[in-house]
Amino acid sequence: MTPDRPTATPDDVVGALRGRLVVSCQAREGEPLHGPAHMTAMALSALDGGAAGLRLEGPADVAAVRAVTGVPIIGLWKVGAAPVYITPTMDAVHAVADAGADIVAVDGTGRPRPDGSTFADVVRAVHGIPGRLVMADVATLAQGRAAEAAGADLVGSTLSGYTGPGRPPAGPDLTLVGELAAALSVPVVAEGRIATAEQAAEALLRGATTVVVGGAITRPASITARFAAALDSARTALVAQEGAR
Ligand SMILES: CC(=O)N[C@H](C=O)[C@@H](O)[C@H](O)[C@H](O)COP(=O)(O)O
Repeated sequence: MTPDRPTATPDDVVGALRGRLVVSCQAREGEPLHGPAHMTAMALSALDGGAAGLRLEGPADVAAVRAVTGVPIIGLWKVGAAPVYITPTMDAVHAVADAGADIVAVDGTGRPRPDGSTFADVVRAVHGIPGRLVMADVATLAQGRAAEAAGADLVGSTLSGYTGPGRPPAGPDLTLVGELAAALSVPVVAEGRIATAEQAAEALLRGATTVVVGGAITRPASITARFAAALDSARTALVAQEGAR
């Protein structure tokens, strides 16, 4: 915990995020921006732009950013190659909490966790630390209901499109966001493939308590790729026009 925010309660944390933007700053190993120094710079840039909270991956990044800001942090740790990879073990849960995350995000799909722990075990452990909350990353409405019943403090649409065969669809699942918001009592987090400011605003209008945007803000390589692909298409169109003359 940073000294400037020693008494943040769960209500403070959710209150600070209500109606506001959370920016997810994540870079995988091997990417140029991987590592706590780059992710801290990215997080501070997001805060300069008006983000109210941050979503960070790995205890090292959580601890580095915790040291420089008191805003709410959603922490997770992607570990292993099993289907459940978002904070998949109790060790990972404790590491993320110990690093200073206010909200520990974990897979909330109900699929088997690699260490045999249950979602209820996670809730018990996190609630044992004063002021800490659990966010369930789910893919469906049924999973959201089950996570709430098992004690999740927040439920996010994070994993929609990522648990079945094939590639995820292009856009965000705002239908699921609306369904979760209508059915659950706990705050709903809209997350996953939100690519425009308009989609972020729409998520709020559909009942999300807060909106997490990642790659559209913090992944320069994929942002660049979209522009480069658009120019590739334009070049192809120009060549076709010239060929038709
Ligand atoms: C599915 C999964 O593992 N999602 C991860 C969860 O932390 C991150 O890779 C995403 O970047 C994050 O959810 C934000 O989403 P987007 O980058 O689409 O705005």
